[in-house]
Amino acid sequence: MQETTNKANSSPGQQRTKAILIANPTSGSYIFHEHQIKHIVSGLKKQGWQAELKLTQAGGDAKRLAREAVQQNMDVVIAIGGDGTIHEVIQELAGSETALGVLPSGTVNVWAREVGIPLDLNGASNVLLNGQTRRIDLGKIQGRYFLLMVGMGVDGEVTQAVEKKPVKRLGVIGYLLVAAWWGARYPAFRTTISLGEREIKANALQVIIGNTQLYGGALKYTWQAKCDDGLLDLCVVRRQSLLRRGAMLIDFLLRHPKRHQWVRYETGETIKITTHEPVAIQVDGEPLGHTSTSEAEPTLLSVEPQALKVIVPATVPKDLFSRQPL
Ligand SMILES: Nc1ncnc2c1ncn2[C@@H]1O[C@H](COP(=O)(O)OP(=O)(O)OP(=O)(O)O)[C@@H](O)[C@H]1O
Repeated sequence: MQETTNKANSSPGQQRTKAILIANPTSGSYIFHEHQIKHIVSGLKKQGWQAELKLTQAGGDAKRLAREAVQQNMDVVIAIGGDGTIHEVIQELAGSETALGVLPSGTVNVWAREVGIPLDLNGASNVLLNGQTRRIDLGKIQGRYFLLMVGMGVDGEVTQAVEKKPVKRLGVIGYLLVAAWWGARYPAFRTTISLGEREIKANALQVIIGNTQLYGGALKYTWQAKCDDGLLDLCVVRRQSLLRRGAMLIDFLLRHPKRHQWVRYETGETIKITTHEPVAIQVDGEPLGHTSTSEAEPTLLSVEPQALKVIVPATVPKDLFSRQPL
């Protein structure tokens, strides 16, 4: 049963839904779907929406356009692109009444896969019209919001290695090649992590802090995360030999219960991290510098409960949400 309808489907006499669609024309599959997207915009208008399509011309444009949309009290900003475009948009939607809608046209589309937004654009536009609106938490690191996760270690290196390199044009295959290279040769790093009173010292291959569960479209490192529980989930992947790294990867790919043996898993509202050497960070799949080596000024992660309104399918994965719809 549909739990909450969007304004466009409300009874006659109610206000029209005001939406801006922000499209990244360089994202994964956009060029193949340009015509279809224009058709969807017309369809939304026929359903009574006030909808305008805007294209980005460079990185950073989606953030600027989202800021303007919030200033204009838009009901919805629809991100047409991948998780990178969503990441830009949420920086401005955070704390506002403007909801995030998604027409996925990125390479991996982790958020869409996570909540069950269909990867075909007609199915996704149906979610905009007939889905439900929820409020979810956002994570924050160094002044940047994140919707999905932050990774430090192997994935941080992979993200930074791929960024602006020709291998990025290979899409998922490019990432997998670089990930295999880094995953096999990456040395562990020493880290100290504080969650309130608890302190963890570890030799880690990777530290993942998740607001949600899905990672890279296939794995789940923070498999107990709920996106509206006011907590971040922490998964510290311990150092392993090359052979055991392979076994660990298989456990994670199969989502086997014994994957727990490879990691330390915790939750917390704030997480402070220092490493002995600077370690590369990625946030929602985008590169973000390196960790702090200073105990006086650790890398700080926090959660902003209920910071973002999102339009998701009428039925969502139960284990991802802990609250009722709006
Ligand atoms: N017009 C543009 N030209 C160049 N880069 C852009 C443009 N618009 C957005 N970007 C940047 O492109 C990057 C990737 O975009 P996006 O995430 O939408 O696609 P993707 O990488 O194919 O998908 P995914 O993140 O799901 O793998 C983002 O960092 C964004 O800032």
